[in-house]
Amino acid sequence: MTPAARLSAAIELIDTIEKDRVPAAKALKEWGTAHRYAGSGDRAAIAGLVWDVLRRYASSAFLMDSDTARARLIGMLRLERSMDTATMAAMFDGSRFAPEPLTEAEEAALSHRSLKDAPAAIAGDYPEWLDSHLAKVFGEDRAAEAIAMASRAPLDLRVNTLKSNRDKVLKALAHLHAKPTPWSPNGLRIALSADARNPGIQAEEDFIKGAVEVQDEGSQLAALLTAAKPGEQVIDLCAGAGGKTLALAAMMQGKGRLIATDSDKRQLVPIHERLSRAGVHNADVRTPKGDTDPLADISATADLVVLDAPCTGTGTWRRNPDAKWRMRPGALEIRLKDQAEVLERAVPLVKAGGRIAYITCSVLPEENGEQVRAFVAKHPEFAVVPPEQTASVLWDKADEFAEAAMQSPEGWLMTPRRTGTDGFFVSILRRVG
Ligand SMILES: C[S@@+](CC[C@H](N)C(=O)[O-])C[C@H]1O[C@@H](n2cnc3c(N)ncnc32)[C@H](O)[C@@H]1O
Repeated sequence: MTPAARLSAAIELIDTIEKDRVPAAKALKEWGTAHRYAGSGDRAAIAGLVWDVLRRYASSAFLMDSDTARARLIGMLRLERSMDTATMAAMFDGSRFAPEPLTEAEEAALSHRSLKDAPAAIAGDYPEWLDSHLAKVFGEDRAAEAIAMASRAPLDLRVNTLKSNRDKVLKALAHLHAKPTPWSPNGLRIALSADARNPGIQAEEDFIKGAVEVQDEGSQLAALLTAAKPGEQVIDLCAGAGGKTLALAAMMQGKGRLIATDSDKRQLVPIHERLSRAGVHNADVRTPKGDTDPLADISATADLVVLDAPCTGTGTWRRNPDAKWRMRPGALEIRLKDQAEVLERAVPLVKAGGRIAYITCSVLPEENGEQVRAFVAKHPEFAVVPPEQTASVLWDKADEFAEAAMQSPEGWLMTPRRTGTDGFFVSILRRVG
């Protein structure tokens, strides 16, 4: 397919996603099945175009003063890919399979319109109903924060120190141009190009042997900020597929006891294979059976309970731009209840002097600081550990991290704009009574 034909395919797909209200991933898969002649390069390029339009869904329409699929694609090419009008016109030439030539109105919009007067929700490409929520945490910076939350994310990896070290893996992945991440001592980063093609990390020997895992640097830092130590009893209560569990296991260096569970047994399925690949021998995965509590035998013995709480995932919008447009206020209400519930579940497990690490991958204050404030008001036996103390686990990076991340009395908030990571909130609560 020519680059122009890929543009036509992307316009068709955006139209389908809008009109049939189907998730983008499903529409892309169905398009691939119906167009078997398209090669993998074409598919990746078309997917890249569609995802980038979703990143710039509101601002592209504002720029072009039109909300058609075609206008959004043209607006995205300018805003996200900085394409000049002449380059665009060369592809929009009306030839077979290419989109129709640019109209006068389109050329005028590209020349004269800008996002200068756009409201924050449009400039930052987020649903209008979230404006007051984002204003509460970011104030006048909300458009700038949201633009970074809409931008393409790199692929981050965590070196598994149970099996290797960063220098060795860096050498083994030199052909993928992996670079150390700025904060995590075990992080590696691979920049991804616009064609949405992933570099096939799962086929690398180091991945197969468990020396490296895919994990955003924000998630790595969230695990580090829990300060899990060798010899401790650590419970990962919302373990899911085990992203945090694996990082905690490496921090514990195979010493102590790591218990991983989740209320949804299906979420736990991948954890077994991942733990075995990573060479973790001190983890006990507890799959729930019916209504029986898989942690019934544990009473006030945990040094640390990690709550990687269910949340709206606003911090991961850059990895899933479709999700933010599909998010509804009701989803936030449900998550707030779930979070209060997991916090309650942690209480009887923690020993005196032990701690809860409350983590979300959301930037919304209701899920973060407000949730923690409500918890400590109800449970005076817990106190927030001052964030400046918790950052000391980052050693030589602690001061720089404290400058970059947002600090509140309840904890740390990382954001794509500030720390170059997904958005993550981390609060450490110690049992003081
Ligand atoms: C953010 S995800 C966990 C991601 C995982 N820790 C990782 O790093 O890959 C949140 C998890 O919390 C689980 N969950 C929701 N409510 C829960 C509850 N009341 N108790 C335990 N787990 C719960 C969900 O099933 C989901 O797997």
